Amino acid sequence: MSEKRTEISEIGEFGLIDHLNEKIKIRHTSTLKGIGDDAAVIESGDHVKVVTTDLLLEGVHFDLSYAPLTHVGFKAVAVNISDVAAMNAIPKQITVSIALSNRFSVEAVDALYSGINAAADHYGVDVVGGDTTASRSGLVISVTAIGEAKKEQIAYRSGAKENDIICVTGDLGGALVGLQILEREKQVFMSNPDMKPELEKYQIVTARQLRPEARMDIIHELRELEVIPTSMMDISDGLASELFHICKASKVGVTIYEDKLPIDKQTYDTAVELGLDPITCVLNGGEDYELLFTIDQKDFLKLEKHPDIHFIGHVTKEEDGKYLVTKSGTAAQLKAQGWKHF
Ligand SMILES: Nc1ncnc2c1ncn2[C@@H]1O[C@H](COP(=O)(O)OP(=O)(O)O)[C@@H](O)[C@H]1O
Ligand SMILES: Cc1ncc(C[n+]2csc(CCOP(=O)(O)OP(=O)(O)O)c2C)c(N)n1
Ligand SMILES: [Mg+2]
Repeated sequence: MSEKRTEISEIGEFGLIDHLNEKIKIRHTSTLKGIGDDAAVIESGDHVKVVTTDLLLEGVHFDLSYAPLTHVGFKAVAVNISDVAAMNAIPKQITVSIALSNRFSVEAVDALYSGINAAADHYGVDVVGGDTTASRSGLVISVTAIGEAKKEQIAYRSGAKENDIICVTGDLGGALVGLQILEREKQVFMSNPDMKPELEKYQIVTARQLRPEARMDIIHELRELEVIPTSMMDISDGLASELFHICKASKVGVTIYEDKLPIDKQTYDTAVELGLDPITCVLNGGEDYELLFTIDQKDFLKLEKHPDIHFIGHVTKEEDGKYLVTKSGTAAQLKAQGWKHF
């Protein structure tokens, strides 16, 4: 009899994490939150620490034929800072681990670290350690970020409640559209190396892909305005997929409105040029690293005039489901079709 074999694709990334979590036991009361949010939350004196880690692999997260090493270094840090921001915490330290194949020189590692150090400077964090090994399959970077907050400031995915307002920062879909442009220009270059890539027209979207920004500016502004989101997460896999996580963790439903979804003009125009539906890019494009959060209605007036926070819908009862109200006024069931690793 052969042993049972289950393909990871049968349960997917989140199914696999849930499966692993079933056998993980929490031993310390200082572990306030383990697996299941943007970062773990650990009690530490009169504050809490948040800890998060994200891995970037050559070929999966970046392609060195168009991503400069310095941008890859910056992005590896920024995506982790984004998870600290998503907890409503302030980042303080990072560790950086790298695996290098013999393709990489000291100068190449210097280029990678110029981006890492620029990000550490930009976000005000100390690089306090890491690990270095050989790799048989290109470049791997793993960053862990540690942040701090007061216990009552932490915003979990699980705190959204009926009638809360759903907010999104910045604009969405740019990173996906930027990736499509970079891939298109790579194909053109591979079929004819004399062709120069035409990228000037697409600077906003390619920058969204290559050098994303974590929205720490918004976290500082929310503190100044004394607003603590009832729930929050960052958008790494796509808005629709992240809304599903908030709904699951908070046991709520959502209604969002197509005409409220934020999209940049260059993202819109480029999506159309590529034959993509701009709204699908906004809902399912990954790697925007904007913040998705919910606020109590009493806080709306404090944020109403903010130029970079968009109110896209409201929280409903779990049994009311997850809906997108289209421009024509029809309610369509929201589908989570974000980035899939498996
Ligand atoms: N292999 C793993 N073992 C333990 N926990 C994991 C593993 N992979 C992911 N997690 C945890 O699962 C949760 C969701 O992870 P992920 O979807 O990657 O979050 P994010 O998009 O915020 O990085 C997080 O709490 C993360 O720490
Ligand atoms: C070469 C290349 N292929 C594909 C992508 C697109 N991509 C890779 S990972 C990802 C989703 C986010 O990464 P993940 O590891 O799931 O981050 P997390 O959700 O854990 O923060 C996307 C959209 C890319 N950026 N570069
Ligand atoms: Mg992750």
